[in-house]
Amino acid sequence: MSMNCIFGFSLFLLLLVALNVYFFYILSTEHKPAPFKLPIVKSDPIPPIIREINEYLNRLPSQYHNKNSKFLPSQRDLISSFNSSTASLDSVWQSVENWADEESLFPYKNGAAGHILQALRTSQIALADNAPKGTQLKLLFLLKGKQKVYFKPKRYNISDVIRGSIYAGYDRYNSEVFTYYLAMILNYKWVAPSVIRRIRFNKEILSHATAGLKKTMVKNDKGVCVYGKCYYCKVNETVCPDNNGDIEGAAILYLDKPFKVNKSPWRRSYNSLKMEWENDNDYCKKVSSLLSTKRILNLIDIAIIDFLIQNGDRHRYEVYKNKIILLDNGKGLGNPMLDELDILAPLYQCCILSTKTWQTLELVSGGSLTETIKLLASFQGEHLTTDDHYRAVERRLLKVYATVKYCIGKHGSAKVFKNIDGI
Ligand SMILES: Nc1ncnc2c1ncn2[C@@H]1O[C@H](COP(=O)(O)OP(=O)(O)OP(=O)(O)O)[C@@H](O)[C@H]1O
Ligand SMILES: [Mn+2]
Repeated sequence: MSMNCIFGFSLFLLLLVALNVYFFYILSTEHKPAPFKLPIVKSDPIPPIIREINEYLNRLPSQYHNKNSKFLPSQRDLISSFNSSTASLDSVWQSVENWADEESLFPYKNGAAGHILQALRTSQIALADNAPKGTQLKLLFLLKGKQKVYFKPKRYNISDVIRGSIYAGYDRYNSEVFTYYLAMILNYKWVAPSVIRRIRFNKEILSHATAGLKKTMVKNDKGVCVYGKCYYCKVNETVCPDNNGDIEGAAILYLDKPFKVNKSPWRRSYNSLKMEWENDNDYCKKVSSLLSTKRILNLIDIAIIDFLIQNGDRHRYEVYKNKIILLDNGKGLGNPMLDELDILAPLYQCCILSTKTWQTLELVSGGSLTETIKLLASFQGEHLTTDDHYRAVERRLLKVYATVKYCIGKHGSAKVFKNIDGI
């Protein structure tokens, strides 16, 4: 082979290698798939504060999972308040009317709580009228003896699960009653007594109905039904008697005294816009510049009760004798699978708690709440809710403990616990 041939062949080989390199380069660049862009999923990340509270929940000491024997004396007192024999109706309503006390909204000691519930449940209805205040259908009864009562009728079966927003659906009558017992057990005595009552529709309501109430009744295939008078009341959203001709609901003692109504600083927007408290974890500073520590501690006590029942609809609060009174507790017990932690925002944003409240919370651990609510309700023959809801309340109680532990971890007990008289 001549030198020319060898040179030519080498050139050819070189060209071949160069072409190969070029093709490999092309393959590895031009045909490389474009980087995969993740779709933008609109979901709220778990806020760090909630993640931290969950860590405390996982490390909660065993005492919070177990019963506390120190609760027994309080449980005994509750039993003697609620397990009482019949009293004369006149004396019950008189004690209610004359009640002027700085310790509780209504009498409860020595059987008084049981007497009031029984009177609420059994007193004859003298007059039935619409109660037009508010968004939900409810009636106002005047009982024999002149006692006024709110009646929130049953809209769901107790096993129905309410989905959607935290404030979705109609009021739950059993939530009103459940909250009364819960608050009393948690030593929150500024609550209106409430009991489940079955009423014969024709005999007890229709025959004592005002002309105004009769105007909000319609006859349909289920007989005479009520649609009532309220902001959301609609002719086609009626409450009808059941197959026995009864209507069931919560009979709630009416507080016929002047009280003040305030907007809650932690109220929701009821639309897709976020409220200031939802965006600003320093929001409590702002509230502290407007409200006293005592009022904030009071709002925190209410938030704990609301969290346990999952009432996310406390848009306003009523104040009587400088204390928040628990009225309108019908938006609890909606979904036992849900623990909307932001109902506890007043607690985890302010990180303060009344010492008394903490001491009571520590007493009711490990199932005592469930046990005591069931027991007290049994004195009126009530079956208030499903075991799923009871389990949910106990689970949420653990989250309340964890939130307090989170606050202690962040600020120390001395800053968290407050001793202020009169709450
Ligand atoms: N037990 C009670 N005694 C006296 N007033 C009460 C009682 N419960 C509620 N109220 C008052 O009656 C009004 C309506 O009651 P409630 O809040 O239970 O109704 P609602 O239909 O749930 O209203 P909203 O939809 O605004 O929450 C409120 O202004 C409240 O202050
Ligand atoms: Mn309401």
